[in-house]
Amino acid sequence: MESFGSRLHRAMAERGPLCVGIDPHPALLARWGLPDTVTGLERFARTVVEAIGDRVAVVKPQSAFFERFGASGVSVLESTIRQLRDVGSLVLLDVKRGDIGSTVSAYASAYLDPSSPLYVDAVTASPYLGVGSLAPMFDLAAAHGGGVFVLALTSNPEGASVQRAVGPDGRTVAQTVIDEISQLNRGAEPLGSFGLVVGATIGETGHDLSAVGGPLLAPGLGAQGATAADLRVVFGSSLPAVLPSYSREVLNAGPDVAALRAAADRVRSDCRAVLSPVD
Ligand SMILES: O=c1ccn([C@@H]2O[C@H](COP(=O)(O)O)[C@@H](O)[C@H]2O)c(=O)[nH]1
Repeated sequence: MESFGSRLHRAMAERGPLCVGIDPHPALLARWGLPDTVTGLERFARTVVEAIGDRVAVVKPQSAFFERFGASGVSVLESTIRQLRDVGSLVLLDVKRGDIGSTVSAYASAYLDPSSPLYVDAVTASPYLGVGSLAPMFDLAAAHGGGVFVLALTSNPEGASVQRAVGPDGRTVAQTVIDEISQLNRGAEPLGSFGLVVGATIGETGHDLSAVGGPLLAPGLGAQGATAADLRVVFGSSLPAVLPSYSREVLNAGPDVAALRAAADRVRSDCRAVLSPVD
């Protein structure tokens, strides 16, 4: 079975280095002329799939915007995941789950077991109960060719007070997360299946990302103020592993399908110019 890291590496080579988020904010539904209801949610998600599902390497539905409609919103999430998989994009579900290990096992079954209705290629996870508590997710992902992206240095300004706190061994919390994920990816080629989330907004990180060996998801581009050029400052020599992620910057172009495609093409080409300038 092909690993997630290998599938992601191929998808980025074939479709370019881009992840687009599906974040149906109430304001976006209104901007698209849709009601703030499950019907509006369903039309929004279906339009994004139609516009970019067959041309973007990774699509990242933000679970919160589906969950806010309860069971029927989660049902739309399930069908959106199916549609995305049908058109060949990798699905990264942004759920930022984390808990004690025995509960993490249930989250792993929900998202990383191929028999689950919410089965996706990869999920985001929170390490603040200890990276080791996420082991059931890492194990199930490895068993079924899935991936896990763990929060390290997030794009929001509030994250630094926790993530840059220094532990008794002199390392920051973030560096501890980075080092543990690097261990999990050791020896994986061409790319490990365990990634990190590092915001494009944070400037020079002051952290060592050189041994990660897995993908680096970079949110914060566009609506949160970071530009493709900032990727160079944040990631330096780790640029080849970066997966830039945009949500509102692309979604603001909707609901016109051609305009959504053009917005995705534009941000991908901005990122390409930074990530692989000689192509
Ligand atoms: O550090 C993080 C981790 C996750 N996110 C998520 O990414 C998108 C960003 O949306 P934009 O519209 O492009 O700002 C959103 O779903 C966040 O929950 C993040 O922003 N930063």
